Amino acid sequence: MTALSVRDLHIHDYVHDREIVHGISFDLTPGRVVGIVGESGSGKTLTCRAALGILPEHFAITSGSVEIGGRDITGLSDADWTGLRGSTISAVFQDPASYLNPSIRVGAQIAEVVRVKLRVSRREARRRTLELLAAVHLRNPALVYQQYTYELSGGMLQRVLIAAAIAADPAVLIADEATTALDVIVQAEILDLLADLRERNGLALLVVSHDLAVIAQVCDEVLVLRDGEVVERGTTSDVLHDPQHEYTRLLIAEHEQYGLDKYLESTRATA
Ligand SMILES: Nc1ncnc2c1ncn2[C@@H]1O[C@H](COP(=O)(O)OP(=O)(O)OP(=O)(O)O)[C@@H](O)[C@H]1O
Repeated sequence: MTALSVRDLHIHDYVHDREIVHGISFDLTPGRVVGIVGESGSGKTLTCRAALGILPEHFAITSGSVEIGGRDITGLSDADWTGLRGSTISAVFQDPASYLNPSIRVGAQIAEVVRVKLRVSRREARRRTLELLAAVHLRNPALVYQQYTYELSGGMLQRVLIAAAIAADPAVLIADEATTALDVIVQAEILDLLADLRERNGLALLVVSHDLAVIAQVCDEVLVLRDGEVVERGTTSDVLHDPQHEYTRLLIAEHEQYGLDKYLESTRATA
């Protein structure tokens, strides 16, 4: 069963009257991780937003299709989307602090999501929230539950956001530059966490990054996007070891100095 199917997706910007995404296709299946890599402005975030039904104003899907769990998103009402988001498809973005309320303890914020989405009592929501905080490898869930955003590091905040995103047990999780703001060690820990959730919960994951090292670390398959077009796609191992397109070679060359070699070795070992 395909959890998310994107077919020949075209996205138009009506402000500047230009097409930004020119026909992207990919499928996400349970337990698989697909990556989209490409430089800033290539259309990665708009593709994610289209799949989540949150394109900015004046942007629209002009052709192609998006299906979530076999259901075409064309014509979904706001109420349909409210039902789907969080429960079937969920997302984490960069800058977790901006998605949390600084004046409410983080545990209470997740518990509210749990209570509304799972229709459980406050007591049960609190219990489940503590479980979620443990599931995202926060060492002291009871303490974190009571804390405010300013008391937590960037990596901890991103874990809190991931806990909220998986609270209603979605089939699909989109991680759009979710580790970009974090230092390399914390980034690796968050990527491990995502890989772990995919294993344990059979999540279908879409990982979006401008950073090939991130893609190399977690993705089974990768799409290389340039100016709204997929220039290359394949298994991560094939694309990284035997890039066919000049642009992919350029991306790899740019990353070599940042230690991509280490990840290339690990994908070679598991290939
Ligand atoms: N809300 C918006 N309003 C106006 N233009 C936008 C908006 N969002 C995206 N764009 C434009 O659409 C194009 C693609 O943007 P998108 O955010 O999808 O790229 P990206 O590959 O995710 O890059 P980045 O990593 O910088 O976010 C860019 O030219 C961008 O300027």
